[in-house]
Amino acid sequence: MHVVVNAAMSADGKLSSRQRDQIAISGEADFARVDRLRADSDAVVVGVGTVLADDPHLTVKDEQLCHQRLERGEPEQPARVVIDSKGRTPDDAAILDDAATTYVCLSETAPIDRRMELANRAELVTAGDDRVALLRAFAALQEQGLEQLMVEGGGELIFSLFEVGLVDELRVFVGPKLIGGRDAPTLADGGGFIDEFPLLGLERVERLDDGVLLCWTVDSYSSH
Ligand SMILES: NC(=O)C1=CN([C@@H]2O[C@H](COP(=O)(O)OP(=O)(O)OC[C@H]3O[C@@H](n4cnc5c(N)ncnc54)[C@H](O)[C@@H]3O)[C@@H](O)[C@H]2O)C=CC1
Ligand SMILES: Nc1nc(O)c(N)c(N[C@@H]2O[C@H](COP(=O)(O)O)[C@@H](O)[C@H]2O)n1
Repeated sequence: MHVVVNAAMSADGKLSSRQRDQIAISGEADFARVDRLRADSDAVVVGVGTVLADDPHLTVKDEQLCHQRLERGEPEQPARVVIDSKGRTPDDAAILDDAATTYVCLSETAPIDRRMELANRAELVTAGDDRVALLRAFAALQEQGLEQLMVEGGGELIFSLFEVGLVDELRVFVGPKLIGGRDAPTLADGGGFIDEFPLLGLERVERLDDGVLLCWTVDSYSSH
């Protein structure tokens, strides 16, 4: 399995506003790049915080890219995955429509009524007692043939994926906006690292729209 985390952050490192409203940080060229990355992926993954805040659709928008997927013998759209311990994904969430297969990864604490509703619209994966156990959930996704995963956010999920060592690449678009706010989501929230920090290797820097795309590999974890 290969996991690429992709996100757009403001010049001050925020993913969205303190009200968690979705902010267009990317420009046209970066959104087109994200669409190509989705098209090259077997699945696009988000946390339930992102579903509740943004109601994303997570589909490939460019019809030609969809056509190329079909020509390669792949489903027209990559699968969508939501990491959702308690089954909080709303029944009318865009991610649950029939445009693509959707997997909802739950923990044992997800109430039975939520499981039954979600099972009508998605494939369910259960891993973990309280929160979703990401290593087990991703192993279950791999068993379904999902090898190339793209994670779009948000900050809580991205931190947790780094914490368990699941991230192979990080691609960050840094856009020409300043958002501010100590409680606004950042690229990696969660509890934060205090002694061992993921070390990144810079692979590529590209000027895009009025910002910069940074592509990193995750090399190792080191203490300071
Ligand atoms: N600028 C960008 O590229 C993007 C921005 N966003 C923004 O990020 C914000 C949402 O991010 P967050 O609130 O951090 O939510 P999130 O999308 O990271 O979801 C976190 C939630 O996932 C669930 N979860 C279950 N198991 C988990 C585990 N093992 N580790 C972590 N989470 C687990 C928990 O309910 C947790 O609260 C929104 O404001 C959205 O607009 C989201 C995606 C991309
Ligand atoms: N790459 C990127 N750039 C931005 O400026 C953004 N605001 C986001 N947000 C994320 O994009 C997803 C929306 O997907 P759909 O267009 O609904 O398919 C969602 O995950 C947002 O949080 N991304």
